[in-house]
Amino acid sequence: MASISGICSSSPTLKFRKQTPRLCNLIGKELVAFPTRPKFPTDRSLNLVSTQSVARGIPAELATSEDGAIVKEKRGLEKAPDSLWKRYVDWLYQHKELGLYLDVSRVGFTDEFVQQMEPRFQKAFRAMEELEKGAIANPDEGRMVGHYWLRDASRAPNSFLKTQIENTLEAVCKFADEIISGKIRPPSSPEGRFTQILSVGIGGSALGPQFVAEALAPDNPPLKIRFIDNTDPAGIDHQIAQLGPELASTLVIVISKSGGTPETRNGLLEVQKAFREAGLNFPKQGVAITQENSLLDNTARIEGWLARFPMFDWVGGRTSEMSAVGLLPAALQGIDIRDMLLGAKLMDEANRTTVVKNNPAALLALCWYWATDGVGSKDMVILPYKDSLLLFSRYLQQLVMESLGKEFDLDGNRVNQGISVYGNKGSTDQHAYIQQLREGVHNFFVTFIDILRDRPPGHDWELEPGVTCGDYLFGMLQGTRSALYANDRESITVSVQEVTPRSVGALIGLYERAVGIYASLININAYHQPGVEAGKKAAGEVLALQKRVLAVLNEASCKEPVEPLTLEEVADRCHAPEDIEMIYKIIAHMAANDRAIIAEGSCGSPRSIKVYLGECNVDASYA
Ligand SMILES: O=P(O)(O)OC[C@H]1O[C@](O)(CO)[C@@H](O)[C@@H]1O
Repeated sequence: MASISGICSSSPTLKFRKQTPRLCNLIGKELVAFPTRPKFPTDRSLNLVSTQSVARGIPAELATSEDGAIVKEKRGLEKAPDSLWKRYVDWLYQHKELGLYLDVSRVGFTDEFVQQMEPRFQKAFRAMEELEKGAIANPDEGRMVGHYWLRDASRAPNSFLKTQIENTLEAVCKFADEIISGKIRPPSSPEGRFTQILSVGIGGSALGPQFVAEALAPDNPPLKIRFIDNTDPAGIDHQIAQLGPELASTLVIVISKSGGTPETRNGLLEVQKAFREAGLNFPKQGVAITQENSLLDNTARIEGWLARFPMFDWVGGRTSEMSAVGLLPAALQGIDIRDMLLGAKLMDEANRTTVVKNNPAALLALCWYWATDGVGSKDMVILPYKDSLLLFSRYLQQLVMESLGKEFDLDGNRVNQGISVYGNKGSTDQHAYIQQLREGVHNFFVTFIDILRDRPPGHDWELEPGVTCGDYLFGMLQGTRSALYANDRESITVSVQEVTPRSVGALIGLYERAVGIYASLININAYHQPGVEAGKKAAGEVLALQKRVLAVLNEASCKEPVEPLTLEEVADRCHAPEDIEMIYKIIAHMAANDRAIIAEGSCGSPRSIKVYLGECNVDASYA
């Protein structure tokens, strides 16, 4: 007899029997196959008909409206320098106060297309206005959508919400000041003050804080930040090990809107265990940011954690950076959160104009619609030419894809919408995948984020006559933009003077609004995420199945003599014969993790395996 883990580790060529391809979800049940996308993207009202002229290498698409009139024609992009310069000047958007520019000249939309889209934009603007007034903009969940109020509380639909926003901001600032100044101290740290933050959260409860920390934290912040954003035990161990003795001076901020996300709960339990083992008093170092009366809120209250901050029902996770979720970690790192809020507020004001050309978020949405035919036919590649903005694309990935990636539109039609987002930073990515962007499959459009100032004043020097290091970065951006355009690859460029709290707030505000407007253009609910719920449910079912497997194996292992079971027998006794593959994986996973599973046979031949537990536990309850 040998344990499965033994067999597997000595059998690096573990192979699975070839099976008829079948779509399976985590619990082995058949998934409903996605309807295949029409070969050429079609849009309900525009009826796009692609006539890609492959031979000439020029994308040319015709579209007809429902009455058959051609409304959109996409041909090779304008190349004549004087016409391009005119287009650049005509369409350049500038926000003077923010020092932000938006150049959409390298996206090939036509005047006719803009005209055709005008009614949809006016509808989107009305929808945004209603949303800001407190309409139930998330119909599925019956919720208001109020992240815009967070940076301008006077816009909240009633005085109760206004006060709630203002009080929370005050409380965040006060708490951060008291932590940084050492007024609030960790109980048993030789340092005498908090030095580290360990943020535990996932998705929208991590991505904004991660992006902002990377973008804005000073070189020597008052508190350094680390993140646990997964239920990967090795990843969690790594973060805790990196803290070492500084665990005693670590402020643990647990962030979860729902207060019940499994990954976050697991992260918390692991951190609490580390505190116990180090003889530390967790509640004196724990902070919760969550909805009132959530499981997390109640736990924090009952256990007497150091502080609790509210997460509002009307703020979605992916738009929560300007709530306590983003503000508290940022303030603790010495980032000027009021300036970040101001940047977003100024951007929101600009985005309230109903003239598309003067509305930067609408311009982005217009470009997205043009570039992706309003059906996500091209990916959004985000390329900031600044190291500190590395995580912007990751942040936008959730904001855009969780908001727009929907199966059904608001009228219940199956649309399978979305836009894929990826990217890291330039010019680094130039030496990775830009080759494919320039010459390979044409399935994307680029957004360059251009930061005009290279480094703080007084530090620049010429590394060769007349040329600085930053000039190279500038040259790489401009060169890539030109080279892509020369090959009919469209791009948008967003420029800001510097990476500051204000410009980062403005960028967040810009994309939040662009997503809202675009969602309205394509008639989907941007504020729910039913697909994620399905994944969470399926994961829960796998864990429930694991408990049944353990109960069955335990019963057989408590017999005298022990009764080894085949996988078929385990599946039958679990009343889940259709889940046999998942049962095999559960057993193999437990065996790989020293869970007292013993098996005869070979891992590579699942049918040959007989399995039982190394020890019987007569009192075991796997409920
Ligand atoms: O803040 P919570 O409730 O823990 O949720 C975390 C994330 O999980 C999701 O609900 C689904 O991924 C996101 O929308 C959210 O940001």
